[in-house]
Amino acid sequence: MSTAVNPDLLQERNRATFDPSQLTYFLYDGAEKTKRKRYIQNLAIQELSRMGMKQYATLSREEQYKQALQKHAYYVQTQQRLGLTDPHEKEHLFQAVLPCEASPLTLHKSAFVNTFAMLASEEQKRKWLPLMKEFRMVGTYVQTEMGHGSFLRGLETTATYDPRTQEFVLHCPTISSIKFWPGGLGKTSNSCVVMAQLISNGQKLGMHSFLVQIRDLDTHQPLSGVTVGDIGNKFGYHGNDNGFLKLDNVRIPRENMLMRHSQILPDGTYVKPKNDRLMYGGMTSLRAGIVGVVSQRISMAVTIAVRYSAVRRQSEIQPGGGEVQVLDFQTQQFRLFPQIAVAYATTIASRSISDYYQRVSAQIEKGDLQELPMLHALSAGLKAYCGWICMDGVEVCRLACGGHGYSQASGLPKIYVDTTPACTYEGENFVLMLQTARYLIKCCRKVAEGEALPEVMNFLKVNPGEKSRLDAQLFMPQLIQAYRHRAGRIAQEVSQKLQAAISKGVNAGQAWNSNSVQLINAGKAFSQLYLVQDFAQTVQSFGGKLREVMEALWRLFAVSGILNALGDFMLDGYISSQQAAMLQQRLLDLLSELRPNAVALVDAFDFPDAVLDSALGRWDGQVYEALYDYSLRSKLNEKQVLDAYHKYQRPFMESQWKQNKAAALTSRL
Ligand SMILES: CCCCCCCCCCCCCCCCCCCCCC(=O)SCCNC(=O)CCNC(=O)[C@H](O)C(C)(C)COP(=O)(O)OP(=O)(O)OC[C@H]1O[C@@H](n2cnc3c(N)ncnc32)[C@H](O)[C@@H]1OP(=O)(O)O
Ligand SMILES: Cc1cc2nc3c(=O)[nH]c(=O)nc-3n(C[C@H](O)[C@H](O)[C@H](O)COP(=O)(O)OP(=O)(O)OC[C@H]3O[C@@H](n4cnc5c(N)ncnc54)[C@H](O)[C@@H]3O)c2cc1C
Repeated sequence: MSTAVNPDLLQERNRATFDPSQLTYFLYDGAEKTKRKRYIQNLAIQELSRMGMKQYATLSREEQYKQALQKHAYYVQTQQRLGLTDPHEKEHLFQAVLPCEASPLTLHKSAFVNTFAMLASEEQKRKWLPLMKEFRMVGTYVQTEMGHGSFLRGLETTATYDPRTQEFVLHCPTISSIKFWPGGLGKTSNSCVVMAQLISNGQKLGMHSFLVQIRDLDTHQPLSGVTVGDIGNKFGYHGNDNGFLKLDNVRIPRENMLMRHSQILPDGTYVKPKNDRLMYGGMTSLRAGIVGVVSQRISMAVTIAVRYSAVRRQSEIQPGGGEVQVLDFQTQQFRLFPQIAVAYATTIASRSISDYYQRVSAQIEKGDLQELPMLHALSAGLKAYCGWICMDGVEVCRLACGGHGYSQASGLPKIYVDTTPACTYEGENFVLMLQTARYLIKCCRKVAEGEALPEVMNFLKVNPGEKSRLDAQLFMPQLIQAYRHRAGRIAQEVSQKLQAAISKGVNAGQAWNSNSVQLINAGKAFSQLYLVQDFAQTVQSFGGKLREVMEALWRLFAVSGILNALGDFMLDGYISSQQAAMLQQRLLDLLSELRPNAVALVDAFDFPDAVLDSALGRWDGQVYEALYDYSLRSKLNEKQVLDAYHKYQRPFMESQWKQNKAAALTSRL
């Protein structure tokens, strides 16, 4: 394959008006840390290549599972070998080892060990954490059942305390109570944190967590009373053995209930937690983490699509003027440039929700639960909103690559199937957005009662009849104010509708359901406002040319967000038709303004080729060579004439000839 860089890509890089390495340093916290990221990733890529790892897209499901295990073991061992302690460095390594490739061991640390550490007492941690950290116990987080995932109070698996033996009896009483979906559960885990309904002294005490061993630690055979296995093929996530688990009166010692927040004493007496929802802490941390996961996915997808669009030449703009780069079509820019903006906006939001999560966790550690509701509302809303826009964005990128986007060689199908479950797992997005809306409605009531709100919720103090002062300059404060006004108006309006229905005697549940479409809209508007504000704040920290480019990108994010939900902004006359028409024109201007920097903006993400794993998104732009090479490696090309030709195709062809001969004979008669 040629080693030269495609001349169109080269030219794109030369015409950029800013230095992309400055943006790279922002993303990876400086030049030194970027250097270190590159060192870690290149080392892993080279070593894995020497170990003979195969391209994910060419493997069967069983092979993907095996390779994922092999790679995950390499990931942990390399972490230890390099002495990595910085979570970002671990992430860089993970990205290079398992780029968008589900691993059966992912949940061991992120859900099993983390949830255990969050919910176990100090004594329990002393006993079990070392076993978990040295992978003697390999585990996952087992909550969802066949019949219930969203509505946790509906879980049917029971943990009944038996004071005579000081044990819990874990039992799945019905088919719908069989645990279903947990990652790594089917074949890999020997232990798990199980969520079950606690019963003691005949009293139902709600969902609690239990450490349950399911397989023998040496033979790996399931223990007595345990039926466990893989749930079968899925839309994607093939390298992960998402599993089922049926517990049939399995007994575990009393000390296996995770007792940090609530306890069962030996005689069966229940000690309540300070707040029931502390039990949900593991989910909150993953939701915050998922914002980072999906932002990475869209960043990868848009890197592939933009680079490919710079290399791909097809059709003319001027008749006879020669074929142009497809990136020069306004429609291509209209599809892709907002995705670059989404990539940066969600990356920035992922950092701030992660920081906020760390801050509130530290407060919770000290017993201060004041910010827990806000953390829940924000992490749920951002997980859902960023999940949606990143999933949609990845598909836009795939479609923008035409036919080749449909090939696994593009890397885009792999990214898509790895992004879309983020809208379902860790809380179905609509269900989570309704949780955010619940918090908004509570805050609206506080406004009505003249109570103080957290600073970030002050947008709920809406000024009815306010008109936007937006003009063609697209000043930051006016754009932000548009989002504040829209989020506040929608939340206040739906809050009033709820109040009105309730005062007419409609019960609260019915009133909620009848307004839930608008409640979702309120949650989305709030989450979008958060992204717009957060992105704006970051952009203001840049200087020089970089600031100019990032401000244009931010404006594109803000303007396309308004145009995509124009009804929301115009319904109460806040934005006029003239302003809407102005925004439509300014969006097109912004596309032209960003055009020279499109490739530099995606290059700044600094993804190595092996991470993108894409014939279309290669740094050197040699896409046709890579596509051809990929096709030559198709398993169907291993033999010139396949057995299936002799077995099915040829007999079928011959049967058709015979039929035609017979038909010709009868027509002659
Ligand atoms: C970066 C950060 C730090 C890093 C840390 C390190 C992490 C590493 C990160 C790395 C990333 C790697 C990613 C790998 C990929 C992932 C792989 C896939 C994993 C997939 C795993 C799964 O898929 S695992 C199953 C998830 N399954 C759900 O997600 C069920 C949804 N369903 C519910 O979650 C409840 O069912 C639902 C609806 C709330 C109602 O719950 P419910 O009925 O009890 O509650 P109600 O609605 O009645 O509400 C009653 C009051 O509870 C309040 N509240 C509710 N939740 C709360 C909460 N969490 N915190 C506080 N407060 C809460 C609420 O706000 C109300 O408050 P109030 O009364 O004051 O208004
Ligand atoms: C890839 C993958 C990995 C997973 N990993 C794990 C894991 O490791 N551990 C684990 O325990 N689970 C896991 N899950 C399960 C996952 O957490 C649940 O599937 C998820 O929480 C959604 O729940 P559900 O399947 O019950 O959806 P449902 O609630 O049945 O959703 C169906 C529809 O009903 C709607 N709906 C439900 N309730 C409401 C409501 N109150 N208001 C409005 N609409 C509603 C939803 O919006 C959705 O449109 C995983 C799932 C996937 C796909």
